[in-house]
Amino acid sequence: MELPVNITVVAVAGFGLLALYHFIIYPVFLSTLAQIPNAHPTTAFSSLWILWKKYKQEDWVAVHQAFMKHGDVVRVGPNDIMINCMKDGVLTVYNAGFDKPNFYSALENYGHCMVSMLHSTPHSIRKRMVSHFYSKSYLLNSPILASITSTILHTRLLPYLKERADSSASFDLGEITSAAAIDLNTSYSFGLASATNYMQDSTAAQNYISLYRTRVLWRENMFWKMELPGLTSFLQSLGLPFPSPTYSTAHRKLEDLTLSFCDRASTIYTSLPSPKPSSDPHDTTPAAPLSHISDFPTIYAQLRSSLEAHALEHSEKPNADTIRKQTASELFDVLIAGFDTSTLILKHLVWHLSRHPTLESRLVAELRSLDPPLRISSDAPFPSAKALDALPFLDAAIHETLRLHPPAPGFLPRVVPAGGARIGGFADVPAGTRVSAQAHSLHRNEEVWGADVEEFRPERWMEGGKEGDMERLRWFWAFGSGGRMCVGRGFAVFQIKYLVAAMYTNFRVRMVDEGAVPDYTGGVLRVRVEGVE
Ligand code: HEM
Repeated sequence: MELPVNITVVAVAGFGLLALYHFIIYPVFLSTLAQIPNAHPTTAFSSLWILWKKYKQEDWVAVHQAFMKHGDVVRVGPNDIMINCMKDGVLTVYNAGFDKPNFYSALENYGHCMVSMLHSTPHSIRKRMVSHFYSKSYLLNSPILASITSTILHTRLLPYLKERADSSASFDLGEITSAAAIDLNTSYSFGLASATNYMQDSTAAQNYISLYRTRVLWRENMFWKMELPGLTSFLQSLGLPFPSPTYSTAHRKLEDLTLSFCDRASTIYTSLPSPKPSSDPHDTTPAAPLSHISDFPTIYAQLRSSLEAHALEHSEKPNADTIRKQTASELFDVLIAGFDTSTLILKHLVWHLSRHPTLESRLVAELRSLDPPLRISSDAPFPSAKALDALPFLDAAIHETLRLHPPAPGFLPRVVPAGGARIGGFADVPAGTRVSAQAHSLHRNEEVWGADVEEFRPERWMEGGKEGDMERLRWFWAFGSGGRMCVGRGFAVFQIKYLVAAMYTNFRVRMVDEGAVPDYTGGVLRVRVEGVE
């Protein structure tokens, strides 16, 4: 009769010892990761420290402090390391194309989109479908995008700013620049006639902003889905409304909205004769029945035709519903990815310029020297994207803002592939380890950026000749690097340059509250504009 008790005791003790070995002894003493310094005394056996920092969105600052204390590689969890070096670091992990972890599955919508694809092969097939149309050379030469930009600036943004200047009324800079950015983004994707007009339709804009903010809420939604997907699925399988049901509703409404833009673009696309326009960036002829080239849905058309061709190449008859959803899936992500990011940069740039009048004057002088300058009158000739892009101080000021305030400052995790890897001087980092760099720290390396890394000093981007340029661009990580680098980076910079040129060529921009600081969560930043001759 004693025997079963003894067996139970032995079994419990056995499991206890196994758990002790698995959760403490192995990760703390035996794993090859044990040689890597711990960011916090608990990180060798627990992820609670980093999860808490992430939950509070303080992770990039905490990890940066750990780099300062322990060097370029730190362990932030039993199976999680962070790196802050190029050789054996960013170049190995990102440029060699390590796959993404489950973390990114939280960004799926109707299905997989580029950003949520974990493996590199399907990802690169999808990315090749659109990357040419977001390349800098294409954007700078596209008559379609030039026409869209000129229309949105001359008929929406500049009249709005003029009205505010005339009435001396203040406004939220983030709200206006977000509306302008989303109008530009959707017009390039779906064509001007099928896109948003959030600059002039504030009800629709508010609706989108509120859906977007609900969807991206970090502590309520995204933290759980990205960092604890297993727990989240388990709680959902128990029927618990977790994360909050408002997330699912907002997400579904955003999906419906994207599909409605796609369907509008589809009407135009299908009515066009073949071959469709837009592949030649110099062709300004609107194809019948387009009344204007700006109505051509560049990204939609490219995605749809590539997805159809891809299905045919694989001897499948393209399924209309699948193609519709796959196209919408990418465009959903493009909308989300490009929404807050450009606005955040514009808000920080305006804030820095308000604190540095000499830099502001230098920027204004440069913008006015543009031939022709971006004047408020729609009769005035519109400056070319090439000419605007060539302005050195504008470019430097935007890059300096992206350096100091990268919209994605923290983790962009990848997974060490089978066979392990050598990372940051540590050999045999085991397969399956999560590894990540962070822009916040790469942008604060004093050997690259100088001792004044925390200063807003655009001039640093104009120093050191070609060699300086190359070194800075290697360490500049606001858009990530390698095959998964931001596909919209050229578009984002294009957009920001035109918005800054429109504002600062024609107006003096002033903060209403000099003490206000832009934040990362869409907080209000009120400004006033005064017209200048
Ligand atoms: C200042 C503005 C922007 C910043 C700082 C930014 C930053 C980033 C970063 C860091 C990534 C890489 C994510 C990773 O490796 O995990 C990324 C990916 C991406 N971004 Fe951006 N982004 C910006 C604007 C845009 C815009 C305007 C668009 C669309 C037009 C866009 C579309 C995308 C897409 C589709 C991806 C996924 C690319 C892939 O998986 O290959 N982004 N972005």
